Amino acid sequence: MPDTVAPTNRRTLRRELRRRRRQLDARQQQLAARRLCHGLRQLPELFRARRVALYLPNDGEIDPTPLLPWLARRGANAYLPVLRPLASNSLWFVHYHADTPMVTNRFGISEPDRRYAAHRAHRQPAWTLNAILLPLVGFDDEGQRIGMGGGFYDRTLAFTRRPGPRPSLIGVAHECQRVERLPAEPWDVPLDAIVSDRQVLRP
Ligand SMILES: Nc1nc2c(c(=O)[nH]1)N(C=O)[C@@H](CNc1ccc(C(=O)N[C@@H](CCC(=O)O)C(=O)O)cc1)CN2
Ligand SMILES: Nc1ncnc2c1ncn2[C@@H]1O[C@H](COP(=O)(O)OP(=O)(O)OP(=O)(O)O)[C@@H](O)[C@H]1O
Repeated sequence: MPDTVAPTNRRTLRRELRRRRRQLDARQQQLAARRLCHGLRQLPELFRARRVALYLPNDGEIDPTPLLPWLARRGANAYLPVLRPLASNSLWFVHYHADTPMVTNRFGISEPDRRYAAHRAHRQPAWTLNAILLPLVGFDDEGQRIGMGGGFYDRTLAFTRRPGPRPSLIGVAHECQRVERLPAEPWDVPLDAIVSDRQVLRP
């Protein structure tokens, strides 16, 4: 059973959940990453996907990158989130391959270089992606989620509420980030699945 989190504000909850995942040691992280990727490979959404966005782990996040060789074998392209310039607090998804020039962003996360990302040919509009793996700070059994608090993914993916083509949204996290119940916010974008090192959850 997950620890019960007393009713508290989102900031306190975030701090606690981020602390939990940072406490995992290298061996636990590696095992969790392997289990996560095993779960992800079973998802029909990913099996079919040609264009998949993932992320490079930071702050104890579960590592989705063991999926990269699997995607490459299937001829699928990988994309990474890049902070959009001009403080729009939203994301671009930029092609990630062996030669993508990388820099460290203002949060200390490695991401494709701005100049590379500035070329439209190197980006993929979110609606044309088949699947996006979202890093979660917390989740519950109902499929509610909480992220880093920037609203980057919520803003970027707000269009998925309207009819039209859209990527499958797959939240990923360590099982230790599961809590009893999370408050839903009106802007929270619904996820199609949440995958941890222990389970595949379909809200
Ligand atoms: N690996 C990874 N990449 C990602 C995200 C993510 O959650 N994980 N993002 C998902 O949105 C975007 C970056 N969003 C972030 C939002 C807040 C903080 C953060 O650490 N905030 C600090 C304080 C802010 C500051 O330093 O100015 C903190 O809360 O301690 C980091 C990333 C894009 N790339
Ligand atoms: N579609 C949107 N348009 C405008 N503001 C938004 C939108 N979505 C979220 N926000 C704002 O972003 C802020 C952060 O939202 P929230 O605390 O839900 O972040 P989060 O879900 O943890 O982050 P993320 O989406 O990056 O994982 C909130 O103040 C919210 O008002």
